[in-house]
Amino acid sequence: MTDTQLRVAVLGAKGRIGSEAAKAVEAAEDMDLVAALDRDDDIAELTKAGAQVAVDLTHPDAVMGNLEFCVGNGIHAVVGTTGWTDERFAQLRGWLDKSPQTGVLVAPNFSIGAVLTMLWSKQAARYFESAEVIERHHPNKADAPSGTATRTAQLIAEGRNAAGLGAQPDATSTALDGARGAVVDGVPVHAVRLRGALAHQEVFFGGTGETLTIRHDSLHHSSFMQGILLGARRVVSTPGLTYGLEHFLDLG
Ligand SMILES: NC(=O)C1=CN([C@@H]2O[C@H](COP(=O)(O)OP(=O)(O)OC[C@H]3O[C@@H](n4cnc5c(N)ncnc54)[C@H](O)[C@@H]3O)[C@@H](O)[C@H]2O)C=CC1
Ligand SMILES: O=C(O)C1=N[C@H](C(=O)O)C[C@H](O)C1
Repeated sequence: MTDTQLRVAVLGAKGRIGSEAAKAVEAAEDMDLVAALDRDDDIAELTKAGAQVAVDLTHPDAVMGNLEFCVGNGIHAVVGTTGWTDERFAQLRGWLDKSPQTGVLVAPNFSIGAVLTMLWSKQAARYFESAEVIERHHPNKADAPSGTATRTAQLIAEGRNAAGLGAQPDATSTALDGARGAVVDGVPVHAVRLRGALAHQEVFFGGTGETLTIRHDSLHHSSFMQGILLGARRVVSTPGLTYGLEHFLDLG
């Protein structure tokens, strides 16, 4: 251990992703895992341990309380936990305004393939009349649709709006509740929960005489680890809110 080591804590350290993240931080040569906390632990341990960065991989019900503590104590945060709304972002920005040196990265997905899927979906969206998202996850997931699918749909809507596209063609006049999915900014999003699945997404585009499918599969939790470590390294020198790992990637 040297003075230059980044002092990182993991919240949700007994969870599916948090437990892997704690191991990845421990294994990183430039980091020390100074706290690994879960539901029943006292978050004040973060300050006692001198954490510079907290990685939050907990639950939508827990993340805001954790962030209020972190930002209030000048601890940078890397957030993978889902459940983000405009109201939550406004609350977080308010806390950051009072602690302007603190950085928070909120990343809907830490895997490079998912980040590219989101960016390419925004690009493709402007050229196709129709766009729908289908995500597939393990059945223990708390939220639906996934944070990644929600963000993908928002980015598709941004692409469509920039291109002046209107509502999507859809003559459905009779449907069972839910048959056309949840609608996020005008984009239908369908969530499948399946034993054996991990984290998967397909984005379908349709235009005259052609379709385009962008598909991403996370086959193992390791797909998220490089992004989490990169986020921790970069967030300490990036004050304020960063939304999306793409801002920390050199994507040319
Ligand atoms: N952005 C990304 O790339 C990824 C995000 N996620 C998200 O991370 C979150 C966690 O996912 P999983 O690990 O699958 O869930 P999980 O249920 O396996 O783990 C969550 C852990 O957080 C703990 N926890 C709950 N409240 C807490 C609190 N107040 N303080 C500390 N720990 C607390 C739970 O006891 C549990 O051990 C979900 O929102 C999921 O969508 C998961 C994978 C990748
Ligand atoms: O809960 C998960 O597993 C995942 N959650 C994130 C999401 O909701 O998008 C990221 C990834 O899909 C895995």
